[in-house]
Amino acid sequence: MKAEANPVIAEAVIRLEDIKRDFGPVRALKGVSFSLFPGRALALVGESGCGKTTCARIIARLDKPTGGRLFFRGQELTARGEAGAERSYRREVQMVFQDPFSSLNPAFTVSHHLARPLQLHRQSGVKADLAQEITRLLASVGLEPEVTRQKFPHELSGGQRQRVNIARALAVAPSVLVADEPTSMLDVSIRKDILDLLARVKRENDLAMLYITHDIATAAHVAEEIVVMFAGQMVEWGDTESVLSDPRHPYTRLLLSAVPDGSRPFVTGGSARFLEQAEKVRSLSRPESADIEQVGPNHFIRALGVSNARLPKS
Ligand SMILES: Nc1ncnc2c1ncn2[C@@H]1O[C@H](COP(=O)(O)OP(=O)(O)OP(=O)(O)O)[C@@H](O)[C@H]1O
Repeated sequence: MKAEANPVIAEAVIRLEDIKRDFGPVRALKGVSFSLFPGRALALVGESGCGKTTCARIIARLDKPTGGRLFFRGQELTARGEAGAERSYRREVQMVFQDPFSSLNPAFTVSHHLARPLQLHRQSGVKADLAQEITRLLASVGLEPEVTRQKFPHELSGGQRQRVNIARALAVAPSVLVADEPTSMLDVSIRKDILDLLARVKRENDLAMLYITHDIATAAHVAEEIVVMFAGQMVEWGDTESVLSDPRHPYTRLLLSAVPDGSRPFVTGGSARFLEQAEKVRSLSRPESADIEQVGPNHFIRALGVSNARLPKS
């Protein structure tokens, strides 16, 4: 994402520059570039296998790119950083995972899950009463502190567990939150509540957020910017409002055309005609292309290298 396209925003917290990741012959990321800014979220959208989780893992330093550069507050992160800097980076960048059931230890209470990261954070200088901090954190994610603190994970609903996971991520006062499909395993009825919570904690904590989803319809709930990915490439990106209201790439249009109610995964179902058209769009979007076209103040698409006449109508 080009910072200069929006001069009011602050310096990027995270910047990916032409990130590539190969797994043997599989080219999972073919040159991905975007930035995350404080108090703003970027939605990374695409179907299964397009490279979303690989991006998240590279940002969290759980995986190393095979090419390109990763920056934190303007400093390039090298393949093997100094141990102290690595630890501090891992505190700055927190993740919320898809599965709220497996990410909490069934043997420990909610208090225990929050106390540990809070204690670690206090070592880095913040002094406050631990019980008070747990109360504050639970309240900040919409959980009743007195009722919730002594509960074990199995006594909580999926949505409550995901709130605990978000509280745990916030406990170390990160500057970056990566939420990888945070609602896809939750009941449809509570997904919007969790997205609203993510949008609120982003604002209140000035977080630079990466919101990963296969569901393009949810991007606008959380994210000011969007990157649509297909087969390891960014195909359309920019202001969420601009991309969703005026999608220019056929693949983005395909995703939007398959969103009947915002809850059905677009990769399944659909009429035979739709599936045939979807395959056509995918095969047109697959070839690598370095041609980028600016179609709005902060709105870009990757050129297909074919005439529009060959594109299926959406
Ligand atoms: N450790 C690995 N070894 C081999 N291939 C991998 C590995 N991790 C990812 N891949 C491949 O890289 C590509 C991108 O995977 P990735 O998990 O990033 O996609 P995704 O968009 O997050 O999909 P999903 O939504 O299903 O998690 C896929 O083709 C996947 O099979």
